[in-house]
Amino acid sequence: MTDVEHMKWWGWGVEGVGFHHEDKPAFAPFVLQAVGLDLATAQKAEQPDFDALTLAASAARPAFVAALAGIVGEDHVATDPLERVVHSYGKSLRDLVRIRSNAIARAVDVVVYPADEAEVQKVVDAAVAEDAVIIPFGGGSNIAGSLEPRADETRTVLSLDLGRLDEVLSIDAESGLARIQAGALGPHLEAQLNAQGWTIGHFPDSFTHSTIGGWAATRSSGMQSDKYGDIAQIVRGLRVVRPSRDGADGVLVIPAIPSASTGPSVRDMIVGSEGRLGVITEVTAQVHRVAEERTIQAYFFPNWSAGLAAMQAISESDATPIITRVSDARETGFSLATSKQRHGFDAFLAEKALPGIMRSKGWNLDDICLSFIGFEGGAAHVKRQKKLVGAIVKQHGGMGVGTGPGVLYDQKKFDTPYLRDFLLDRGAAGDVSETAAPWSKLAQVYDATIAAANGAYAELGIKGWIMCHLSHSYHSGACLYFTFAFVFGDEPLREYDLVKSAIQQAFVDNGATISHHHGVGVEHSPWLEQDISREGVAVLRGLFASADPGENFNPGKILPGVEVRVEG
Ligand SMILES: Cc1cc2nc3c(=O)[nH]c(=O)nc-3n(C[C@H](O)[C@H](O)[C@H](O)COP(=O)(O)OP(=O)(O)OC[C@H]3O[C@@H](n4cnc5c(N)ncnc54)[C@H](O)[C@@H]3O)c2cc1C
Repeated sequence: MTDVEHMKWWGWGVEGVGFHHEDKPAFAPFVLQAVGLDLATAQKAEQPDFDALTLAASAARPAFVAALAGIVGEDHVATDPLERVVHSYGKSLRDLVRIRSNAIARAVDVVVYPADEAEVQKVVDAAVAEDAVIIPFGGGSNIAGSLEPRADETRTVLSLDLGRLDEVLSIDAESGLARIQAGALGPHLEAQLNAQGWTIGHFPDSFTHSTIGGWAATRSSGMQSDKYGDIAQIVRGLRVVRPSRDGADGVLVIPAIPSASTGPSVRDMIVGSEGRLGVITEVTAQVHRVAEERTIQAYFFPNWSAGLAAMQAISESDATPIITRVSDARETGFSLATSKQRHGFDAFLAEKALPGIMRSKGWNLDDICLSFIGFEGGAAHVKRQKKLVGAIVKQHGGMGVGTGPGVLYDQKKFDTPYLRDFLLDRGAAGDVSETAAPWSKLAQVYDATIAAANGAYAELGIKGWIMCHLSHSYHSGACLYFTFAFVFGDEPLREYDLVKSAIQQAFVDNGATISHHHGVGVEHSPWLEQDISREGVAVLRGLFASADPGENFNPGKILPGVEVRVEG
């Protein structure tokens, strides 16, 4: 069998790794207060039993499977239940709830692992000749429902896993451009770049289990985007396999030019296309020399509006941090509650000295907001940046607390996703919705979104939680990232839909986008028209219809029309 590894079928990450709270004494009281879940008595669900899943037989014709095996080799074609299930979903809360409750509407029929672009071309051509559906698969980490086949799909559905295309092919050191195969997972490609002194500078929270092809296909953004850019800026060149035509291969090539005036950008059409325009096999990415120094400083602000104003002032200043992030008071409370037990002087500082200083400044400790600002570069550059930012923080009433919390943030940044499985195991939802808006609208978007979520909780008659941070700053605005949680009642997905829909609607009603970096898939498509206008959707519809007249490439994604929400 192929040696491409995947996340566990029922949750995030790898088997045997999970979130634990026993060493975090403030966590259980926090959860009790936030959503009314008592971790001391909550029953932990058993790990779901794969054999109990009901899965329709693969609809792939044996002759088609044999033809695919003829292209990629028998070891690299799979129709077994585990492979089919793993490739049929991403990791949205809806995906995890359904898979844990044996609600698989339509699984893919066959999974194929080509070794190189030539094999991808042959698989695509064979699939189009079969009138099959092709769904490219990267790491399977998306949370927008971008991978699942349409429930009513009658054609054979093929998942094209890019996992064997995982090499950094070459680096143009003069230009800082690296040719990277689309299926390379974050850690693997970063290790290959680091070995030659380079970094991609793109670190989404899902970094460990997502691929560069998936990042490009979903218009991803990483936590260091303030300096290195979103994936849309990082992707310079592309190779995309489409069906062969007129006896020639169907490879769409976008050369890695820094900027070009060649009509509407085809590169930008591919970036964010979620598999609808073809299979990305290679990305030429802008890469950077690994910085001499890296530091993440922590600051506190007396309240959210001071934190927001400071982030805006930093974005307008000469400072060029890699990360600007500030949590609202609730998320600050959450971060403090997930800190490990402190001892000795450390405990004195965190629990007595620091709160004492804040009180002496007249701060209300329930309002304080934690901020992380990161710097990279040569020593003199980092020193100057810290000074510039330090002055802005001070002007906005904030205070620096050194690098200690920043070091912890850096260490645990990829662990947070495991918390969602921990909550699901105990009958509770934990999920996210993120958006972006101009600076002038951010406070309004924030207030309206919190009110919308609380309104949904009131309608459900439950105690729910919502918290937020600002991250990914731009000249004209920033991203707001909301995390919400509540204990499920009798109808988990209906309850989830009510809360999630209220949040998404608040975004568009207040001049914000339906997604800054999670893509559209089927989860966000109901709001696309309200976001990019009816004519914007018409242009997209025309693009997909002409580029893929047979609807072979991941049909149903991005455009409104495929309803996944449970009407309640
Ligand atoms: C806990 C958690 C945290 C997350 N944090 C972030 C974050 O910080 N930033 C962020 O941007 N996203 C984040 N995400 C979302 C997700 O990781 C991204 O959408 C990611 O870019 C998906 O990459 P992937 O390789 O897993 O793609 P997949 O999930 O496998 O696929 C996503 C979509 O892209 C298409 N696709 C994949 N590869 C290709 C290809 N080679 N050619 C054409 N189409 C392709 C698929 O068909 C599908 O439509 C998070 C998700 C989770 C669950």
